Amino acid sequence: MSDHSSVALIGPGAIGTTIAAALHEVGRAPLLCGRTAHPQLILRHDEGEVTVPGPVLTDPATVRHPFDLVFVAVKTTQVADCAEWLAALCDENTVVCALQNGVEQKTQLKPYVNGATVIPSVVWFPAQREADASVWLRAKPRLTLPDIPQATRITDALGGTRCAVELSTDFTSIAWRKLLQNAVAGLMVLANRRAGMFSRDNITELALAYLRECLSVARVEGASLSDSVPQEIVDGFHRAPADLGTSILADRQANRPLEWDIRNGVIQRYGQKHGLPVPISNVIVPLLAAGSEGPG
Ligand SMILES: NC(=O)C1=CN([C@@H]2O[C@H](COP(=O)(O)OP(=O)(O)OC[C@H]3O[C@@H](n4cnc5c(N)ncnc54)[C@H](OP(=O)(O)O)[C@@H]3O)[C@@H](O)[C@H]2O)C=CC1
Ligand SMILES: CC(C)(CO)C(=O)C(=O)O
Repeated sequence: MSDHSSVALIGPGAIGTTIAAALHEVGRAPLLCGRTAHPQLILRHDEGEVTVPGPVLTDPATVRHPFDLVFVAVKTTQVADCAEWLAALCDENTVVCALQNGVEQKTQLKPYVNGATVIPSVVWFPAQREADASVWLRAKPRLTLPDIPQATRITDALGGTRCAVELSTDFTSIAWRKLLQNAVAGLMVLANRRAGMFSRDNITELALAYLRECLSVARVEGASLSDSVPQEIVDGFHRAPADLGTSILADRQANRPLEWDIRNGVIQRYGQKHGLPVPISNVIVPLLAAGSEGPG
């Protein structure tokens, strides 16, 4: 990346702080754009901690020019609220890297980015915001990006950082595989439990049945995923620390809106569009939506 490339990050939460810290450690600290002002960001990891000097800016009017690369790490439920940041930071020469779950980031961000190129990513690592606003990084940071020429701006920025980046020529399949993992993690919200709950035999059975439903939707949407994927995902939860949560559970426990639509609703929506039976989604999705917002 040229020394003059400018990098901004919107949403310095669990994932945003991890990426900001990775960039800061190699002298490429991004402009920090947030909702809540913080003097600095703190990332705790297995070997220690990284402090990213602030401030976290909270007024989009302070941005004077578009940036070359903009990481977006707000929840997908918060994209519309970032419209002013995106308008100020993006033009048609900008690359926007969505550090968000789901398979719909391009569609969701496009209306806000002034013709910039939106590149989705698969974010593989768990990170938790702690009560003191520091972030606990619980695995080695790793992203997958589509193998397209514009992704170079992202791989250059993150090259040599603690965040590994892989490129995939079949990004659709990778993104859907991650979506399946996120969809079944939604069961943690309904049980109000962390990964340890998957050690119950009946939860394993429910998870496998739901994952098979998700897999059939993924395949008609163009993902090339084998029959063994549901078992592999459940095995992953069996191996995970019993206290490992998921970002949607953290949101539920903090009484924040949930990303239920992009993680679970999407399976139901696409399944119905293709005329596929989605009986488990038809139970899970209304419950997650009701847990997110509305009366009661
Ligand atoms: N956490 C994880 O382990 C993983 C998360 N993901 C995905 O990554 C994405 C980000 O998740 P995560 O990091 O957990 O989310 P967080 O809630 O931890 O962080 C979101 C950040 O965005 C900020 N924000 C909210 N609204 C605005 C706004 N209008 N303008 C600027 N900043 C704003 C929040 O500020 P405030 O401090 O005020 O809330 C917060 O700093 C999600 O799509 C999630 O599904 C993917 C893989 C793993
Ligand atoms: C932890 C992880 C990687 C898998 O569920 C995730 O995507 C999340 O918490 O949102």
